[in-house]
This record gives sequence, C-alpha cells and structure tokens, in this order.
Amino acid sequence: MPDPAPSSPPVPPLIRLTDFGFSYRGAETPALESVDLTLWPGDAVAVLGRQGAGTSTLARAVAGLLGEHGRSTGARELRGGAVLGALPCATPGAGGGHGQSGVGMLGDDPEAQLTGLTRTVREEAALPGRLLGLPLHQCLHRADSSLQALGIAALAERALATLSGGERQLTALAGLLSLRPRVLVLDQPSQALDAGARRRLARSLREFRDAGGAVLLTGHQHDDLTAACDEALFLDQGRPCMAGPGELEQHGVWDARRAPVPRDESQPATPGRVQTALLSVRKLSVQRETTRVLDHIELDLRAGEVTALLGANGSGKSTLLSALAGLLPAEHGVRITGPGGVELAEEPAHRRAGHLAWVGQDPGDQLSASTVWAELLRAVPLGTGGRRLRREDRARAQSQRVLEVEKAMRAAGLSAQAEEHPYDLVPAQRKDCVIASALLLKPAVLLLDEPTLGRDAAGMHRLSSLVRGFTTAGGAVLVATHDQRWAAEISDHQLVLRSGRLQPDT
Ligand SMILES: Nc1ncnc2c1ncn2[C@@H]1O[C@H](COP(=O)(O)OP(=O)(O)OP(=O)(O)O)[C@@H](O)[C@H]1O
Repeated sequence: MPDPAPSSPPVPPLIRLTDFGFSYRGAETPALESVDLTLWPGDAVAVLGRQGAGTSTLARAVAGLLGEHGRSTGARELRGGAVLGALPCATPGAGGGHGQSGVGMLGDDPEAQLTGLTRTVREEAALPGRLLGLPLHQCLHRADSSLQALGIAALAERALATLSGGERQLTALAGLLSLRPRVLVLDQPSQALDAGARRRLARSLREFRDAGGAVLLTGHQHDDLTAACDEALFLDQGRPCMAGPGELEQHGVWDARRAPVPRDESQPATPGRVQTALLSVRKLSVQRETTRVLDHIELDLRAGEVTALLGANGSGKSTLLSALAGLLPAEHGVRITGPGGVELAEEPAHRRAGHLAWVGQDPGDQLSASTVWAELLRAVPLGTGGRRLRREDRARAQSQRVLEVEKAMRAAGLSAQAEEHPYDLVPAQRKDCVIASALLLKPAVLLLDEPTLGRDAAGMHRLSSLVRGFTTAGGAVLVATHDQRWAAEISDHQLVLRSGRLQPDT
C-alpha cells in the first residue's frame, strides 16, 4: 500500500518488506526477489501468481517462518522498528504458525492445518491461545467468539475426526482468529469453503481490519476474498509484476469470479456420449453419528458425461462419493448398478475400484509410495496372467506398464516430478498424482472429490483436459466442487445436495 498522506497521523506500518529476497537452501534461483510490501493497520493486500511464483514463500516470509530454510536479503521490519535480515523462525505449526511478532498464518495445505493435539473443535480453536500461555477461560471465550463469527458454533463439541473438509478449514481459521494477531497471513483461505462460509470469513476479516489489523492473502485463484482486498500484487518467478484486471490468467491466476466460458457447441458430440448409464444409484441412505446425511439418493451417471455435485460445506458430498466407492456403509435396500448391469452394492471397496475409481478430498490418504513414479507404477494392473506370466511375456508386460505410467505422468503434468516424494509435491500436484493413479485403473466411472483446490489457471486447464479425455473415451464423471465457474464449464449436469437429497441446480 502507498504511504499515507502527510496529513495522516504518523502510524508506523505493521510490517514492511523492502527489496526483500529469499533463496531456499540448495536452490539455484531465488524464490523471491525485489519484493516491496507494506501493511498498514486496516490494509488487506492480495498477492497472486501461478504455482511456483513464490506466493506461499512470501506468506511465510511475512509470517517469519522462513529463517532456517535458506537465506534472505533486503529487510523485514515489524512494528516497533526491529529490522531483521535473516528471519527468526516463529513457532512453526503443521500447516501454519504464530510468532511472537503478532503475525498469524494459515498455510495452504488443507491436510496439515489441524494440530492433531486436540479432540474437539472448541479445544482446537482454543489451542493457539493456550500455547501462548493465555488463561484457559480467555482462550475458550476467544475460541467461542471465533467459532460464532465463522458460523460453526454448532460444531464446538464435535470431534475433529468427524468434520467435513470445509468444516476443518473453518476450524483452523477459528484457531488463528482467536490468537488476535496484528497481521493475518492466509494462504489460499477460500479453498474448500462454500459461498456462505466465504462471505462470513470476508465479514470477519473486515471486522479484524476495522479493529486495526492487516491482512495478507496469497494464492493462485482470484475469488470473493481476494476481490475484497484494497490492492492486488502479482508475482512472476518470485518478482513483483504489474497486471490489469483482465490479465489474471496471463499471470497464471485462475479467476473463479469470471462468468463461465461457454462451451463450443459447434463441436461434434464426444464419441463416448451415448445414453448408456454406467452407474445407477437407487435408495442410497447413509447415517453418520446421529444424522442421516444421505436420504434415498437416486442418481444416474451416463457415458461421456460429467455431473457436478454442488452443496454447502457439510451437506454430504464427500459422504456420497465415499459411499459409492464402498468406503462407508449404506443403509439396507440400496442398489448401485455399475457398467454392464453389475450389482455393486454388496461388493467391498477393492472390487468396486475396477469400475468406480475414487479420488478423495485428502490426496495424502491415498499415497503410499516413495516416488511419484512408484506410486503410478503400482496403480497399473499387472494384466492377464499377472505374476504367472513367462519371463519374456513378463518383460513385455512390464515395458507396457512403463509406457502407460509415462503417458499418465505426461497427461497429469508430473513428468518432471517422477522421482519426487509425493508428499513433497504441492497439494494440487498431489491430487494430480492420485487422479493419474485412478485413471491407470481404467475405470468406467471417476469419482472426484474437490479436485480444484489450490490450482492455478494451468492446473485448472490440466484438470479439465484430464476429465474431458476420460469422458471422450466413454467414461462418466461425478465431481464434487465449490468452484461454480469450473462446474458450469466442465459439466453436463449440476446437482445440489441439500438436506440429504439431490436436486437439479436451478
Ligand atoms: N467420520 C464422520 N463421522 C461423523 N460425521 C461425519 C464424519 N465425516 C463427516 N461427517 C459429517 O457428515 C456431514 C457430511 O460431511 P461431508 O464431508 O460428506 O460433507 P461435504 O459436503 O463433503 O462438505 P465439504 O464441502 O465441507 O467438504 C457433515 O455434517 C460432517 O460433519
């Protein structure tokens, strides 16, 4: 933000980076260069860029979480005049941290935002204050008002293990707000949130700013929260660059607020698009704890078509996908008829997997090999004869598998990451790895749970081509998402899950 006019009272900035740069240890090129950023009380600044542009590094720099990971240049000043060249590491958390500097940060990895040290939502929201040594009653009071502000007070006594993805994200945000830092750094905070939750978060951030705090939002997507900032800064290969409002996608940023790009209806119908139902679901009801989350769901997925599954946080989208995959017990009476009329309702998950491939919300749950290459290789079926093949046939089958893995890595944009550990990938690439594994199983139906999280424009386009490639080959896709633009662009049908029932989106 520009310095205030001379008539303004001389309030010092809360934080200022001047000609700031940072290089990770062992890296050949700096992750950040020549960054100037000043946050005054009341400011909200969005820093956007494509994946790898340095936005998360900048978030960690502002939060003071980079110190031991490399070398910084330039200056970082905190209110009070401390000028720090190399930054001290503020209490690092799994996905976020809170330093004594009064800067609180929520990281971009939805799988790593809860501490694992508490049992209930209220305990988790109160924990950051307790770690700072605040009295218990004060921590609980702050936790309750943060939960209230974010609209999840009703979840206070819920066990963390029973939360939906969006509910987890809101719980992590509540913990951070309860710290009452002077600067809030949020890396992709809207991911996994429905429109109502985004609005409540925007309101909470407005109140936080009105009380003298400053907000830094970073990420790869432009949405309602980044639009509410006073200023947007773009990073390109670690350097600040200028961009006009119409140039977001040129800078690799996905514009979730843009009107959906209409389909090219002059294109001939995809060859796989015939009216064959690859999956028919009847009377699917699922109870979780005391709530009937799904109530007599009826659904048909047809060859060549994408069905988008919309609905508020906690409405049951993941529950539906998991139940179809056989990972949750359904109530008696359900019929799940797969390709060729095969009845799947009584089949265990591993037998359904050849027909219905499931990509869950947390990709980490589905990754177990030590490299991307090994992860994908193990997904390719051994083929007819399997381990009983003769040696030369086995060698031929093995080279065929290798070719399939290479093709899958290219399609998922993971060729350069073949030897990396899947956990070293950014969350969107981790998801790509699980999607590529799922496609290698050659299923008829692909079940995708929130595949758009954390993606830049290129990641979104790559996802669209994976999905279109699958339906063009005759597959059917059911995809849960909160991204309404992408849903409108990719899908043939949109269904909304409300009160346990599926309704067409109107
Ligand atoms: N393991 C569990 N035990 C009990 N209840 C659960 C469990 N997992 C989820 N729930 C509850 O079931 C309901 C549906 O959750 P689900 O994860 O299916 O919602 P969702 O629509 O996918 O939400 P989101 O958009 O936030 O990911 C929510 O109220 C959630 O809190």
